[in-house]
Amino acid sequence: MADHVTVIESVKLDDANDAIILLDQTKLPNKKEFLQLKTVDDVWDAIYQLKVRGAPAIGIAAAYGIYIVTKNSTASDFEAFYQEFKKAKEKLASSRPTAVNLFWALDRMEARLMKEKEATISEIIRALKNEANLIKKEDQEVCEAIGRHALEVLEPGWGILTHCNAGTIATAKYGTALAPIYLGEEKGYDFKVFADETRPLLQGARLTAWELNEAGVDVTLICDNMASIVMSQKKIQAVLVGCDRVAANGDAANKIGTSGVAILAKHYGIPVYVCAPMSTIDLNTETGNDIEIELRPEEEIKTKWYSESMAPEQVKTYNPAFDVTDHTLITGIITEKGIVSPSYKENLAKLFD
Ligand SMILES: CSC[C@H]1O[C@H](OP(=O)(O)O)[C@H](O)[C@@H]1O
Repeated sequence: MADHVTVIESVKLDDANDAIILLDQTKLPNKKEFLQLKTVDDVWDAIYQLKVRGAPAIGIAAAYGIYIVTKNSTASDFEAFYQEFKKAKEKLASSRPTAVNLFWALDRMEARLMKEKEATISEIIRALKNEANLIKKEDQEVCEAIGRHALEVLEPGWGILTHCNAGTIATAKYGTALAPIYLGEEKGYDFKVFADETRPLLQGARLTAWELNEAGVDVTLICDNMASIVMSQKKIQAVLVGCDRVAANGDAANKIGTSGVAILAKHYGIPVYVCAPMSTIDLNTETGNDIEIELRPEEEIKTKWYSESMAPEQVKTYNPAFDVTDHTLITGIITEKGIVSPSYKENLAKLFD
């Protein structure tokens, strides 16, 4: 697949040093800095501060995190090891509430642990490492599959609007919403991508515009309030976004502002595709109303990303990190198993048959 993209591994295991090596996404696009994380607090902080971000990348970081913090356990029996494991899992699970991949990956690690209940502690630790590596490897394959399926509904030369960053560094490989862009590059689709800057943390400006530009993709950075005009001027033929949690009825939680983009797209008759790994579909959450929306610190709105304050210190702010796009606004949910219409709730459940 896409040889046009330099895939930077945003999360990798440094087993020899009992550490995770993490691309610090808060430093992009100006600096490509890597962090070495060794403790559960280090990993928690990296997830909370969005040094690692993007649902799949968060899950991979949590999986490796729980491995590195338990690999040197001196527990003499399973129960003692399990207590250490559970403590680390609870800590990591408290970092961010919306992206289901965090909990999905941690639950997968626990399921593997329980499968190895009768093994020796060293065998259990080896199994946890293998499970974390498998989670990462599977996500690489998922990105490629989503890219292929997405191209089934996109035409060469189309204008594609995307919001936030669902690219290489948010996943283990090509991204989700950006996977078809990279695959399309390789196949000469010549997409024209319009990237919303995505306030307040500017993942679109700092990350999407950066990675697509690096890959030689035709990308135009726009302010969030310009989505309507580019749609009205017929520059956009499809909207492609990632997601952090898709409820059983197809409602999708994604970066704040996505639902507004979907409402605009509906007005202009433009299809909206949510690119969703199966690991981001949560059948245990009935509807979007049941998805916990993370509220983040006010300084992210006022000052965090600017050298000067962007608003009077005393002004109140409200900083929900995500919003929910109603399934009625979504044309299709593109998964590694194919594209489903969210109009029938059973469609998503059938993917898991
Ligand atoms: C491939 S998942 C990308 C998804 O995650 C982002 O949220 P955050 O930057 O807060 O981790 C955003 O919602 C993206 O669509």
